[in-house]
Amino acid sequence: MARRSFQQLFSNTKPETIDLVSSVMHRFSEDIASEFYDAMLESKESEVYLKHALVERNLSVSFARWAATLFCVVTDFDSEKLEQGHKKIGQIHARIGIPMRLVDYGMQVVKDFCFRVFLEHTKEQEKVPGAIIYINNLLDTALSTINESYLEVTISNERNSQLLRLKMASADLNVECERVRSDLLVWSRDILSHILSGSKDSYIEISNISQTNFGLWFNHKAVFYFSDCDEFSKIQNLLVELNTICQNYKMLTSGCDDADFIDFLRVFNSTVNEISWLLSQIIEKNTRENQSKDPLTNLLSRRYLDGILKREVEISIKQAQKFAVLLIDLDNFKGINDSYGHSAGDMVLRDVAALIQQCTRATDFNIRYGGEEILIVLTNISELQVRNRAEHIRETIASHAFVDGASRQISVTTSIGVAIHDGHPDYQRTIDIADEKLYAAKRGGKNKVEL
Ligand SMILES: Nc1nc2c(ncn2[C@@H]2O[C@H](COP(=O)(O)OP(=O)(O)OP(=O)(O)O)[C@@H](O)[C@H]2O)c(=O)[nH]1
Repeated sequence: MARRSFQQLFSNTKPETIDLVSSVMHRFSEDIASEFYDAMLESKESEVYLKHALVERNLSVSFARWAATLFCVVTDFDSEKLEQGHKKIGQIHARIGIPMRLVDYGMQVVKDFCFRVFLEHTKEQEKVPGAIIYINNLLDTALSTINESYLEVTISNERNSQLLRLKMASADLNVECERVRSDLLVWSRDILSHILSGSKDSYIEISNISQTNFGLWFNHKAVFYFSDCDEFSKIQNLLVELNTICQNYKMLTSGCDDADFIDFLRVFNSTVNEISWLLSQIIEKNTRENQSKDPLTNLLSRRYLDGILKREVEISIKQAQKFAVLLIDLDNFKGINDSYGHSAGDMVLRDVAALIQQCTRATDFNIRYGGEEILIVLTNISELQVRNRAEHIRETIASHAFVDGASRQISVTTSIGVAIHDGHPDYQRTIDIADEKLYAAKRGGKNKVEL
């Protein structure tokens, strides 16, 4: 069933009920915030999200603002804004990783408090039932809007982290495929040497491909990984053929002449080679489909940013290590595209990315953030080191000789906005600060670092 929207709630509620609730509740927004935090801070589970002084200060102000906005509905109230505001809250909760049950509990506290306050302060007793139902529905709509967007973000992040896990597994999978491919080739060599040595008994033992490492792997494991790709069913058919070829040869062995042997050799070899080639196609496909890198710059793709920064925030809170975000934007890049062409622009982006890789440590993350924007996460770093590193990157790029296909020199500079994580559980704050600094660097004349 679809969630009730604020718009539906307001149009299905008598205006006088909305007015009555607003007139009573608007005075209590700060009390609602205190009641909420008092209850939440008592809970051990919420401590980790709320103990930071910055969060406490910011949150109680914005919580009171939230309550005031929710209850102060005016006639031309913009319910769409309310809808968007609650979705944003859900997104922030998902980014911070606040468990949904904690939010549900918090809303229950708010609800109980609001009912009590309303009953104590209203004089219009006959309107109480309608008003209580409205308060209940209003808070339920707020909660379901928050939870819906929370789930949207969480599911999409989960999908990406599953992808990342798959990708990690995919590297192992390729190694595994290569291993069984070489098992197949070793097996085919053994078959031929047995035939040539005339040892019939052992030929019977080893000639069944389905009992080899390769055959067992294919039937038990490959079916899970690749059964949806064309190559899989082709290999399946070829394995049946290969078995028949080996069986036929076995029957022939007593009266086998050279022509039969050569014929067998030809078909046997080409079938084994075909299987081996199909397997390499599968490996290539698997590698291509699971690329975690941006194809142009070879930097990490942006979809991993959430997972990386969540982990960094966790480390920073638990181990008191600071991390920094550098937002790097190429200056006047449109001009470079216009003057030297798009492929020269691509080349510049690629070279800038390569220079950045050289200027950062193996423990840092270099991510293609947007078209001509690169985001770097510098892990475990002090303020002085961050400034030096950012300056080093800026200078390295500014002094590099970029040359296009027609040997024309291209002057390239970058502006860099830097933010050091301040302990806030929502990493988006750090990105937003880096973004503000980046714009300050642009406004300040470009080719600059702002921290
Ligand atoms: N060649 C190339 N160009 C890109 C790519 N991604 C984005 N761009 C271009 O980057 C340009 C960015 O232009 P603007 O946002 O105006 O910024 P700018 O010219 O760098 O100006 P400032 O940021 O103010 O210094 C646009 O023209 C985009 O088309 C890419 O992958 N390759």
